[in-house]
Amino acid sequence: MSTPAPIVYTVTDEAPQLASASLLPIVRRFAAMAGVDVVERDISLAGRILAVFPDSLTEAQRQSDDLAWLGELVTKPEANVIKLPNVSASVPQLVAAIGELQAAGFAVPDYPEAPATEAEKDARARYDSIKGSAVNPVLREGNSDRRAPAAVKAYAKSNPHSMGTWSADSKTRVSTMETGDFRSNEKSVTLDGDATLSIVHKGATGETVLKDGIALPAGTIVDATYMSVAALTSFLDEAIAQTAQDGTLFSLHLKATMMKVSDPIIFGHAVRTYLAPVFEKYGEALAAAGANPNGGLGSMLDVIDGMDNGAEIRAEIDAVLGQRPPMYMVNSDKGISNLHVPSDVIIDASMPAVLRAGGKGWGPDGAEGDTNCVIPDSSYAAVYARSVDFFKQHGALDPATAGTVQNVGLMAKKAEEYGSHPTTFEMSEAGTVEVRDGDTVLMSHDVAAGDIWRMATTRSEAVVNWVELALERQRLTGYKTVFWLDETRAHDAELLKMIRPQIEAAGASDKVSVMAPAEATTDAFETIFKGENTIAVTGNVLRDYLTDLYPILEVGTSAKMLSVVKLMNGGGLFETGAGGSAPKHVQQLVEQNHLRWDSLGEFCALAESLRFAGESADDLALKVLGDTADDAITKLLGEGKSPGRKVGQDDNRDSHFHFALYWAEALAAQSDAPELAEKFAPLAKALSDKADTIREELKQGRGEAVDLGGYYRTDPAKVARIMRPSITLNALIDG
Ligand SMILES: NC(=O)C1=CN([C@@H]2O[C@H](COP(=O)(O)OP(=O)(O)OC[C@H]3O[C@@H](n4cnc5c(N)ncnc54)[C@H](OP(=O)(O)O)[C@@H]3O)[C@@H](O)[C@H]2O)C=CC1
Ligand SMILES: O=C(O)CCC(=O)C(=O)O
Ligand SMILES: [Mg+2]
Repeated sequence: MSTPAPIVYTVTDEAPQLASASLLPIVRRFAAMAGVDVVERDISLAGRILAVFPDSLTEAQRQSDDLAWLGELVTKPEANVIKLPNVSASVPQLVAAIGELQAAGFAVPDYPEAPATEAEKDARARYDSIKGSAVNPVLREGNSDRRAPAAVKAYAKSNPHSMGTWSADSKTRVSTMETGDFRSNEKSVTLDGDATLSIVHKGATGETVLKDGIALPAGTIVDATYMSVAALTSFLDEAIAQTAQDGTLFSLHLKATMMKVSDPIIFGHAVRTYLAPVFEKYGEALAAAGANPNGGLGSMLDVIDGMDNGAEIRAEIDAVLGQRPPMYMVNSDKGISNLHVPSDVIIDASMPAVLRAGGKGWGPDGAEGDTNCVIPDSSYAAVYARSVDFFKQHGALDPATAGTVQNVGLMAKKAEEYGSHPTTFEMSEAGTVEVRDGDTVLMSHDVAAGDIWRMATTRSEAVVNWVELALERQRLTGYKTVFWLDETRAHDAELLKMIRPQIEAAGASDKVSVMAPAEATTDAFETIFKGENTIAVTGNVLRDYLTDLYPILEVGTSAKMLSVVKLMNGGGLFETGAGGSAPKHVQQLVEQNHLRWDSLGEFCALAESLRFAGESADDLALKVLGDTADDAITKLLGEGKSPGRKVGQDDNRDSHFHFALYWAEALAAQSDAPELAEKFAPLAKALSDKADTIREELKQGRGEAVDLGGYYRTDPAKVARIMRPSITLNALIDG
């Protein structure tokens, strides 16, 4: 037995940050009693902004760069990190967080939309390192293993959540490009030796190096592709016309957070195309005033309202919207449309929501309607198209009888598209883009001005580890295991060349199969409709998409998922669920002092992290601490002590108390680690004896508005008062 490495618990944003204020003291107490430290590291959006601008802050205001610290830690075998969801900031979110910090007296610079001076360029570069999905890719030094814990699946089967009804004549459909997109233009090569690549644009005015010095090891798969802006706009035009013809809602589904360079540009083209007559008339004035469609209609309207002819432009926008098919709404009460904010509609969450709702979205009039789901790039759109087809034919999934789709996802070393933003470029002029290894041209594309070109890489060590993980999960479960790869796609063909010999050498050729995503989707639904289980072994993007899609259909939310990243250098990263940070939950807490966030993802991650600590340090007490946390989860679900959605019901805080109570009781009752049972018996008894008082104290002030002292940077003292209202419980936990 050795001293266990501390468990690192991340402080993030919004609902999970609030939940942590209540849960973390409990976790820290239980862990300390078993001899392991729990330390916090701040990776909130506000914390990350402060960390990169030490020169703008006073000594006392400066904050350590915890993300950089964590980025180092995850490459070491002792890493044991519990990672909660954080805000992957779109520009409007980033601007709001900056404003809040400035108002609180932190002199961080404004976000420069069009940086001109050296200082602005420097600030913009620092903000770009914070924008979008800037946390997960740094921490994910391993591949992904996500599944619904057995207790969660069992609970969902006996307490099935509501599902919308699908009808065979639903007009909901998926529209995607057939040509000119990333999928169609993709080229792919595998490096046969170590290489240092450069990306060069050759245009009428000569050569421009877009990026050089890209050092990659032998065996790396390198993909290059582009989205033709002409093809994109004509596709969008057709999709709008098709929506009008079908009489459905127009909805656009992108991933502007993870794909933080390409997808805001695509989003901007959708705004431009939807409002084409407005841009024809006022395009130059809008650009001069700094109204950027890539940031969404919402931020454009803010700029327009400050323009001299703002009212006239607004009237034109309203007139054009009146001639367009109705838009799918994020919030019809507040008039927030699909095109308002690029990060409001995120495909991994938004498409499952439509599918769960029987193919319905909300229109501007607040009524439900069928929708045309516009997913410009066709690389993965077929997954959703096949889902729609399947439900039209077979009706909605029944959570009471459905089997499960687990996922093993290729993620390490910023694999595939999700690592491509440093090598994604919007073309300023027509020409040829070449990927070169020295003087040798590996791949080239002819591009037009405005096209979005990108290069993505996949390291062979990540691939080998991913295949090992998939085969291990297959061995452990015996489930049907399918690699979702498309032989006819350039990247997948290279990947298949790499993995087939490994699968064969492992003697597993008859244990796994390969299907293109379209066929694999239908096959997975056929499997789970029969009540059977399957493992989807996917690349990075489908990892992200499927680990929301199936959980949302099977168990109602991805927040309850177990999400383990086995770090390649031996450590463990335990993500909580696959869900996000739920801004609506914060709003409800502020208005009604009810936090409906379910910390089940945190509970599951905690159990795994403790078991991992126990195994790494060969420490039985820690393993028992992890196993009993699982017992507490099972009991919590069985007793129906999860948070309710409405004020007056139990909320997040009540569920934490019950988790602590059941955990302490399970520890006191077990006999594998008698010294631990002895230590926890008094706590279990005290929590149980005082349960009524604690429950009453926890309910104080419910229904009343509360003040968190900020949104992105809350006041810890205020948050603690709100999230820990029971002095009796606090005394037991802190004592
Ligand atoms: N891993 C990460 O760090 C991720 C971060 N994000 C970030 O999260 C933010 C919000 O994204 P959004 O699209 O609203 O998606 P979310 O995943 O935060 O939430 C979608 C909905 O799922 C339900 N939900 C999610 N988690 C829980 C939970 N623990 N308990 C109960 N219900 C839950 C809520 O439904 P209801 O409102 O009906 O209760 C919620 O509104 C964005 O800033 C995004 O960038 C998103 C995905 C992953
Ligand atoms: O990092 C992000 O922005 C989102 C991550 C995500 O959606 C996922 O991993 O499922
Ligand atoms: Mg996701």
